[in-house]
Amino acid sequence: MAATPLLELSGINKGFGPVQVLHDVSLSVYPGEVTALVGDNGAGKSTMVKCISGIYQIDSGTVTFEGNQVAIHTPSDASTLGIEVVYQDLALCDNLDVVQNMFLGREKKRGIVLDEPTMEQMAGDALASLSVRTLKSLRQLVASLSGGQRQTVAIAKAVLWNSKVVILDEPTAALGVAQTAQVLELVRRLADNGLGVVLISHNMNDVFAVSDRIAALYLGRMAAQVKTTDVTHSQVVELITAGRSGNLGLPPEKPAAELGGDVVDITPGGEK
Ligand SMILES: Nc1ncnc2c1ncn2[C@@H]1O[C@H](COP(=O)(O)OP(=O)(O)OP(=O)(O)O)[C@@H](O)[C@H]1O
Repeated sequence: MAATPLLELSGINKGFGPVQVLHDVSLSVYPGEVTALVGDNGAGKSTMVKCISGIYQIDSGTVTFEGNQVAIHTPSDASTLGIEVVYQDLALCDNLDVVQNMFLGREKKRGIVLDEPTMEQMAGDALASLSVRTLKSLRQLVASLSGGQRQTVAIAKAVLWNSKVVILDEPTAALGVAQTAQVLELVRRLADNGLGVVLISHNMNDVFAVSDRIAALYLGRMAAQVKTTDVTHSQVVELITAGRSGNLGLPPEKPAAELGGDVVDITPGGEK
């Protein structure tokens, strides 16, 4: 596993008027790894993702990408860096086919006409690189795809555009068992291809099936970022519901900031 984070957030604060949503939040996303971002409803996951993707601007804190401090003011800043968010509602167009969706807004042209053969080839290559074999045709309308296939297309789009960090917002929320397994395999392959993957999920089975690290937000504070192999289901549930887990086996006198990379903050109420 890589030691240097691809994306690192440090001391991020974000509020809306009098409402402080994110408090001094830090997060490290490593290439080749899946980092699960967990937290109860309202913990601040979406706000954090919107800060990373340039929809919101942070009030304070630093964002480092590939070792350089960056300022992400707009979604286009984020995509220029190589940060892509795949939202649960997917933003795919039902009336367009797979290729058209994957190139939407970034179509390849030869002169004044669309370069269909090149787009089809590139779309096919992106899907093949993820070992996706479930689509009958690249010219199938997205309306005719299953939920899992739609997720696949949305995720492959991120690969097509050479994203380095892909954030997946609840990619299995609307899927059945078999499709969930397929999408989780795809999530794993994204990381195996060297991308840094952030998986937002409420599903502990998914989190434990696919993640290398777990970052738990509690009431807008990062309660812990731990290696998945170092924690149990119930410890993660405690982090989500109480912001701490007394069973994590770390000395309680050690503040999170002093623990370095894999921090676990088990002081009451999280770091201040
Ligand atoms: N634009 C806004 N103005 C004021 N408060 C906001 C705004 N956006 C989010 N919040 C508040 O910030 C907190 C965190 O919300 P956020 O949507 O980030 O949580 P979440 O962890 O993504 O939750 P969920 O799992 O339900 O999607 C909530 O209390 C929410 O009400």
